Amino acid sequence: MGLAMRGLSPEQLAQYERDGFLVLPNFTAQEEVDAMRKRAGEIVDAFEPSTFTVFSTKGQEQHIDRYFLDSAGGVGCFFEEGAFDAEGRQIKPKALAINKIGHAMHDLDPVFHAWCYSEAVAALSRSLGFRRPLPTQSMYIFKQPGIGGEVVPHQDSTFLYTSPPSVIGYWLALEDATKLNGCLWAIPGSHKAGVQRRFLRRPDDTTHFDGAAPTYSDADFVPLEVASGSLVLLHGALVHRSEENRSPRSRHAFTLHVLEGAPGIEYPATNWLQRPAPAVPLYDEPERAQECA
Ligand SMILES: O=C(O)CCC(=O)C(=O)O
Ligand SMILES: [Fe+2]
Repeated sequence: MGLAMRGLSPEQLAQYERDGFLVLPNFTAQEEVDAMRKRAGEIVDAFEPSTFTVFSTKGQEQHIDRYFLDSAGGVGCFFEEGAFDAEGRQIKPKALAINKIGHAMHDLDPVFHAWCYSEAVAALSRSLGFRRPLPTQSMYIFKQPGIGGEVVPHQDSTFLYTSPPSVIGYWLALEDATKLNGCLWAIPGSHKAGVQRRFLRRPDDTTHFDGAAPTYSDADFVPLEVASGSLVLLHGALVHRSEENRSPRSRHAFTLHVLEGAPGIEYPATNWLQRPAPAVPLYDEPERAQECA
């Protein structure tokens, strides 16, 4: 039985608790990685860009982006800003122009569902202490060659808040991620400072941040260079980012965000992501909830 099936060792858990992230090499076999990449290619092929959204975490604009909001319960494709020239003409072929696919492949797509609901992911969730883990959001991130956009420093709990906070990101490298092609960077231990701001959805479906972006020092970030098939666990309060990809090599990754769904954990109506139907838990351990109470 592989490392992933057994869950985390006490040393790995201690490292995760200290740093707020953990790299698990060889979490997923290359055949499964290939199947996910192939499937993403098919989704993009089938995508008819009549309505589209350029995804950027930079903008603070207050507008209703229906395509984005609806992607909470669907499979939507979002363009890279750099795929268009100043006049708005698409200058990259579709397969090299998509920033990401989101946000419900874990529910709707058989290939991504199989990975998200695998025994390996469930075992990992158990050792992280989840009692009723809810796969809530999934994204396929392309980091396209030459134009792959920057992801500015953020905490995932800003976007997927629960009270108390519980989100953990399961970030799977589908290609080798290096400093050259825009790997993740994180500030070790930053998760201990708590959640700094929230991204809120108002009753009229406009969205905004409830505070300014904190400033972080570049020198505090460490690169998380990982090989294809590696999983990176990201604590919801960990400050992380990724740089533009100016290299000729893409950096595909699939990321699943899991929330605690045990009694007493509230998912606010003010989160941008409102699912059309409740998330299906990976497992449900009410008896463990009582033990802990
Ligand atoms: O893949 C990236 O560049 C950023 C991903 C990220 O922020 C996440 O999965 O939470
Ligand atoms: Fe993130």
